Parts: sequence; structure tokens; C-alpha cells
Amino acid sequence: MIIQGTLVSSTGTSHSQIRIEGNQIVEVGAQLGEPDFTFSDDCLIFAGMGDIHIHARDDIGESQTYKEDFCTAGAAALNGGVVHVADMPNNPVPPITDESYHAKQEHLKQRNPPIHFTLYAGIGPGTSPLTFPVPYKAYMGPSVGDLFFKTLEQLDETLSQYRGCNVSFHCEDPILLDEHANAATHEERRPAECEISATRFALQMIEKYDLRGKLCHYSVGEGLPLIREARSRGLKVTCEVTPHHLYFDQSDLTDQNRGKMQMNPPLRTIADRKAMLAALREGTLDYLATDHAPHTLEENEQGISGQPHLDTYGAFVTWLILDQKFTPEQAARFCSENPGEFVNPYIAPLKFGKIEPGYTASLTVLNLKRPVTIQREDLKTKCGWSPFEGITFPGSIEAVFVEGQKTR
Ligand SMILES: O=C1C[C@@H](C(=O)O)NC(=O)N1
Repeated sequence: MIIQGTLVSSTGTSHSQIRIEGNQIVEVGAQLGEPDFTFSDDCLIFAGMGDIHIHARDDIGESQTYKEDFCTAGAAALNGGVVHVADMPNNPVPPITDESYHAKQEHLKQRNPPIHFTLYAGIGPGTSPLTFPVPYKAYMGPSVGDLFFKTLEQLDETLSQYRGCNVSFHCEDPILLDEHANAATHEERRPAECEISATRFALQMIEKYDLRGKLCHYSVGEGLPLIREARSRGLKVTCEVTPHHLYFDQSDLTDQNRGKMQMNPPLRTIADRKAMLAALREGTLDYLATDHAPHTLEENEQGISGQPHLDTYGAFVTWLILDQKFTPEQAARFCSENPGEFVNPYIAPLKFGKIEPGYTASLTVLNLKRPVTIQREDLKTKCGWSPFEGITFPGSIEAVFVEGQKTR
């Protein structure tokens, strides 16, 4: 199969052709032959985009599959132009041992979703590493689910087992969260200082135990200098940012939308939101990762935290490019290349992130001239709603190729 159009990588854009054999890219060049698919100049072809922070709500207990499951999350991902995802471990039956991880993996295989899922293993009080390489997730304080630490000392003790591992951190300090527990609003109960304090601690842990660290859903401007400073000292630390922390802030909150707009960490100030956009542009933030966290609307109204975002991933990227003036090359870095680099050590023979020979033939094609208004009936997530309903993004998904097959 030969595909022709404007190819985007983090280093540049070129009008070229891609030759695909089976599920692999075998050649990229100016004139390889008669194309099977040609995309117009309105379109940009990216290596398949990856969302490395999602909650598919599926485990062997199946007690939360009324919200989502591996297949509906996979369908929502494809709808949003996402060709691979990494699923978080805060399930009712959390994957924290070889046995429970294998059980979740087997359950995933039975479901057979339309795209590749990488599974995180959870770190909880007293757990120890699995006997095979996986990415890990540590919830520093309570969020959604039971997988969290009551004190940071307890986390330190547990992490001493995980020397050299790949650990992602949910940065909210449990003691400070406790101190604010009686404040009036969700944002005041989980203020910026919780995230900043937790960032300091996570960076200490990354240094102390030589971790490959990742800070999840980063949301506070004041924490960014800490991350830059740690990197300048050679610490291995990368950072995610969500669509909601880039698009919404506390000025968007009303009495009517508080349920839909509740997540952990919460929406921050306008200044924080602008700092996140700037940091994503200059590269302190490494991944656009949605924290796709489906709950029913009723559950959100009752005070549970999380927003669904997979269906709207690609359309949101066109907002970054066209309205926020990100370059397509920057988008290739944080939507395709860095997410690919994060999962590639765990998913051989698949290899995501670049349009180069030897990589998996998954592609996300965005149309920058065809706007889309987000409507409930177009969503594939089982929870059935989006915080972007009614919002028009300036571009949309033109096509998605998954492992050598055109899927839409
Ligand atoms: O950390 C998290 C977890 C997530 C969920 O619903 O699982 N929802 C959130 O808002 N933040």
C-alpha cells in the first residue's frame, strides 16, 4: 500500500509517500509508485497519535464496565484519531502483582479491542515490582479508587523496592489534601500547593531511586521551574498535560457545570492554563495525554472526578495548531513521537511514534480545513458525554490507519 501527502515529524514537514507492507512502514520517499491513498494539502499525516493516560474501566471484576470497557475506549480512541493508549491501574481489581497484571492482560486479550493497549501496573502500600518490565503508576494521595498512599513516607518506603523502574506519579500531597478537606469548593480542597509539594517529593524519589519518572496531568505553573531544574541536573523526568488543563480554567466554572468540570487535579487559574500552553510549546511538557476518565454524568453531578476525552483528541490538536499557533512539528512531538517512545520498550514487535521504515504502520490524518462541532451522538465512549459538547474545533480527523489497515 502506498500513501501520499504531507508528512509531519518533530523535525519537519515534507510532501512524500509511505510504502506499507503488512503492518509495517517499509519505505518513505518522494516517488515510490502509484498511491492507493492521496491526501490533499488540507491534510497533515502524523505517525499514529498515542494517549498514554486513560482509564478504560475494564478489569476481571467488570464492576465498572457500565462506564466504559476496552472495546468502547478503543472505539472512542479511534474516533479521536488515537492509535494506541496506555491504561491506568486504579481498577477495583488493581494490577499490582504478576498474577493480577496477567489476569488483566488476559481479559484485555479476550475483549480484543481495535487498537493496542499498554497496561500500567499499580504501586500501592507494600507492593513490589513485577518480574517483567512494565510502566508503573503511583497515586501519591487519594483520587478515584483505592490505590493510594496515606503519607509520603509510606510511598518512599515502597518505592525503595522500585529502583531504576519507570514510574508515573499522580502529584497531590495526601497530608495537604487532608488539611484542606473542609474547604468549600473542589478547587480549594485540592489547591496548587498540594501539587507543588508532591512535585518536590516525586523529584526527590526519582533522584533517590534512579527512577525514570513521569509526572501525570501537570496543571500548575509554579511547579514548572522545579521540573526544569531537575532536568538540568540530569534527572530522568517527563511530564504529561491534559486537554482540560489547556482549554478550561476556573473562570469557566459555573454552578451548572461544576459536576462536569470536576477532576483531579482540578482546573487551575488562567495564569496556570497559559503556563501549561507555553510549557507544552517549548517542551517542558512532553505528552498530550488526556486522563480520559469516563463516569456517567449522574456520577459527575454527585461529585466524582474525571472527564472523558478520547473521542475529541485529534480535533483538540487542530485547536492547538490553528487557534493556539502550535507548529505541526510540535504536535508530532507531543502526540506521536514522545508517546511512542514511552510505550515502545514494552510492546515489541510493535513500534509507534515515527513515519520511518521499521515503525508500525499506524497513522493519524488531520484535516485542517474541515471544522467539527462536538456532538453527543458522534461520541463512542460508553459514558456518552464530552465536556466539549457544542464547541467547534477548527479541524477534524480525515483518516486513521491502524497497523496497516485504513479504519476510517
Ligand atoms: O486521578 C484521577 C483519576 C480519574 C479517574 O476517574 O479514575 N479521575 C480524575 O479526575 N483523576
